[in-house]
Amino acid sequence: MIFTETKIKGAFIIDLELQRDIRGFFARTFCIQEFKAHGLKPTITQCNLSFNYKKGTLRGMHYQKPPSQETKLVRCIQGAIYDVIIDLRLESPSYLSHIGVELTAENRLALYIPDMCAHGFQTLTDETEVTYQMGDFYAPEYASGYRYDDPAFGIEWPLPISEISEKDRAWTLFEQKKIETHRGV
Ligand SMILES: Cc1cn([C@H]2C[C@H](O)[C@@H](COP(=O)(O)OP(=O)(O)O[C@H]3O[C@@H](C)C(=O)[C@@H](O)[C@H]3O)O2)c(=O)[nH]c1=O
Repeated sequence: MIFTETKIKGAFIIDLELQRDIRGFFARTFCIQEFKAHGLKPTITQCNLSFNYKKGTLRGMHYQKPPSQETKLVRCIQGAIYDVIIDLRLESPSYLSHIGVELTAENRLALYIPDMCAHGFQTLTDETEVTYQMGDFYAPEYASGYRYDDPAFGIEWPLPISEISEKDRAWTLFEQKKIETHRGV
């Protein structure tokens, strides 16, 4: 695997190293040793699959508060997504900045997301399938989120929103949460 750190500290784009032959190719998609060698947490507690009917569907921006340690390794296995993370770690040099990465079935890239980063994606094709490995269990009591269009982050999504859950439309704005919690998370 080829690990490239993004401008969000500790978030990596992971490319495959294809071993090609006449049958096709073989590629490693996860390896505890390689993850550790690059400083990534290798824990996997849960693996999820997300299927989306329509192009333009948006899910996010989600994170789990401590003590949850929810790293994610996201990969699109059918269609294409625009995958976005926001750094919510107060002590991080990239605090409150975000990145967007196109993950497609064709480019086979994965995005490793450190814990305390909000995550979301928009589908760029119909019938998009996304798989992700989680570093901690789903814990609704620690689950939280921000709105995809929160002006505090200014994320530019590639398409108009075609589908979004009621929950994701209704997250509290960052500025409001900051007043309520003194740190915005
Ligand atoms: C995330 C999750 C949801 N659920 C349930 C809750 C609900 O009934 C149903 C759908 O949940 P949601 O609407 O939260 O699903 P969704 O909006 O797809 O949530 C996901 O979004 C992306 C962007 C992420 O980063 C993920 O970590 C996760 O938060 O599945 C679980 O049982 N286990 C899980 O791990």
